[in-house]
Amino acid sequence: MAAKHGSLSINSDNIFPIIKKWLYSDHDIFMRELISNGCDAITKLKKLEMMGECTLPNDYKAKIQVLVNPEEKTLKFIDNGIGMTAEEVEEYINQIAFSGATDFFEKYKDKTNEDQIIGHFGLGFYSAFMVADQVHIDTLSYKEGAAPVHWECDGGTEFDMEEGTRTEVGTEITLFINEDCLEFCNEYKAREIIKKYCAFMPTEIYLSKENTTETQIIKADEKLDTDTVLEEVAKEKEEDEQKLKIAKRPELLNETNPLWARHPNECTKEEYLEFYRKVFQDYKEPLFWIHLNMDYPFNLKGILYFPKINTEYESIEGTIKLYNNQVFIADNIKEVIPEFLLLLKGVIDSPDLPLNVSRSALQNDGFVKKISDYITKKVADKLAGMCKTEKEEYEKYWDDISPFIKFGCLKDDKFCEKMTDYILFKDLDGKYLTLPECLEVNRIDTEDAVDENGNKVEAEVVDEDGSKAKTDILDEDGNVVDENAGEEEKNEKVIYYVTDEKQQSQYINMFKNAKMDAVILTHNIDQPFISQLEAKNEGIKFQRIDADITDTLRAKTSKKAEKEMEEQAEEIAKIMKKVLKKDALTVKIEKLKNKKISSMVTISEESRRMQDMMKMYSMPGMDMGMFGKEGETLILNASHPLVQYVLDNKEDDNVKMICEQLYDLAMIQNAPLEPEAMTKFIARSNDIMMLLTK
Ligand SMILES: Nc1ncnc2c1ncn2[C@@H]1O[C@H](COP(=O)(O)OP(=O)(O)OP(=O)(O)O)[C@@H](O)[C@H]1O
Repeated sequence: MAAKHGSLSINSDNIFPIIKKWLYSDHDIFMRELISNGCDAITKLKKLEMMGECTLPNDYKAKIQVLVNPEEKTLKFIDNGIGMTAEEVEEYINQIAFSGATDFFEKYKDKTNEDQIIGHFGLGFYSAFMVADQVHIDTLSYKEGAAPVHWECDGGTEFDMEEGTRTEVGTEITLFINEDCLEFCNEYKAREIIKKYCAFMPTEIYLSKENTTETQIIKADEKLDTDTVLEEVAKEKEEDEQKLKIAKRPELLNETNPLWARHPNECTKEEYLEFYRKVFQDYKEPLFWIHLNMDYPFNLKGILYFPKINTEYESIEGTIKLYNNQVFIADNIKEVIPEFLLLLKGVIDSPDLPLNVSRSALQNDGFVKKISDYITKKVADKLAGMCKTEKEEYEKYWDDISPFIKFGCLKDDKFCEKMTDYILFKDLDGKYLTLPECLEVNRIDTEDAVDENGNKVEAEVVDEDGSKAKTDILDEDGNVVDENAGEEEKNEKVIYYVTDEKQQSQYINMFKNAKMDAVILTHNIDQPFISQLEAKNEGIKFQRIDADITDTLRAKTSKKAEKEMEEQAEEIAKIMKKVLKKDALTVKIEKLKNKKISSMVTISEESRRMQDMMKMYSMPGMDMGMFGKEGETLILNASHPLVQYVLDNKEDDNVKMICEQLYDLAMIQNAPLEPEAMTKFIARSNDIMMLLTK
């Protein structure tokens, strides 16, 4: 076969149904397309005037009118833009996928740029056929001597064109709505769609019902030139204001200069709040907002609001509306808005977005990722800036914004890196600390420790014979080994935390008495968040306040006493296991500074986290008992007389009761008792009180 070069041809009979049926996902998009065509036509006319290519009448007021006519089943879109000559209709309308925008820029490329023009694919007009059986165009070009054009097409691939009757420069598109889509002729439906897509388009859009007899009453001095006065309203009293009955005014549906398009310095707090209420229908005030405004390396403007989240359980799904040249594209487009920012509410407008032809989705390319990274960076910068310069405000918002920030840190490494120093932790006194401050906080001087009565605790360590305890140990070469050195180093990096202030109050009291601090982490997101912090910051460890007995809570003992305690622990463990019938129970004896505590439990951090995780992923109906209570240790306070009593009177009749009560008391400080245990505990407590009466 001979080599051949040629151009592909498209059969319009086949391609047209594709455009009508499948190009646009939602039928209502035709309104956006036709209104944005009108908008473009007006923008072009204004640009031409600025270039001195045409003059507009002094009273020229750009507008797009949408007229619904349910009786005649029509919908009209009228603009006073650039209009089209017969040649232009031939070129841009009769040829599918030919956009006038490209030609316009080609022609005036030295004098103007592409900004503000919405269309560029040359397909939007045909979306009208998704809802209309027939479409008419009546247009008159701004060009001197241009003749009006009438064009019509019934949705097939043939059209008719002839000289029209339009006398004003601009274009009128009439849609004869098909029987399945009559809802679009309804005024309310039309309003809803226009408000959805066109609420911020740069040209005024008016909606009215064609041939309506509806009227409205206005004050005489509020009459506009465009009003049609039907009659003067008769006054009831001489002093009454003069009023007029006029034909119902078309309703302005959009805001042409949205807040995000203005410079942040020009916007007031009230305007930001008003905008938020209007756009998101949320009457709870947002906490604060970020106004994004950038021209380079891409054009992007927007406002992101941090909503107030009332409860942990409230859905905190936000809405970020994406616009392209003030034309609504879609909500929450994941490619542009980082997932964690979808908790916010806001608007983003970027004329540089790489839209697909239906203008309802994005072409996913590297550029989109850059936009997304930029937004993340701006949010982190704003938060860091607030933390540095408006710390008080930042602290005030912290509880509300912290789940969002922590979620962001979990989802986005760069955000996490930028935010790590600006994460706050609330301590036991309600003070907010940064991570480095938390790490500092527990390096306390034990001299300052107090006992449960607030008295300073003895720093001098004596053994039970009253002699000063010798705590030095020697290594094999006879040198004194500082046995706490390694541990102190480790302790410096432990951050203690509380997950339930009420339930863990006993431990909190012990901490407070020992002048130790802990941070409060009650949100669900805190567990994964601290695990991530630990993974990213080697040497930092988070430990729940009930996970272990720290050295600071222990009274100092001599080596000899320690040895003795070990023996006692063995003994008492035997008694406890027997009485409680719990063979696997781990029992420890500790000499606690707080002499009023007889018993308590600790649950090792690792085991607890593991159990929490298993619970989280457990299937409904799964028996959690199978995970057991691993990591749980019963701590008995050697300084408490009850513990001593058990040791000294193993055979006593009351020992069983004391042991059971000690165990329950320990458990109850950590978590609510199981129903059966609770019943026994109450009965036993009553029995114990009865003993007092004897
Ligand atoms: N109301 C109008 N006034 C003047 N010219 C118009 C009007 N509507 C359409 N046109 C011309 O017809 C061309 C094709 O319109 P169409 O809506 O199909 O595509 P587009 O707006 O260029 O691109 P897109 O598919 O991205 O919307 C436009 O570029 C414009 O030149």
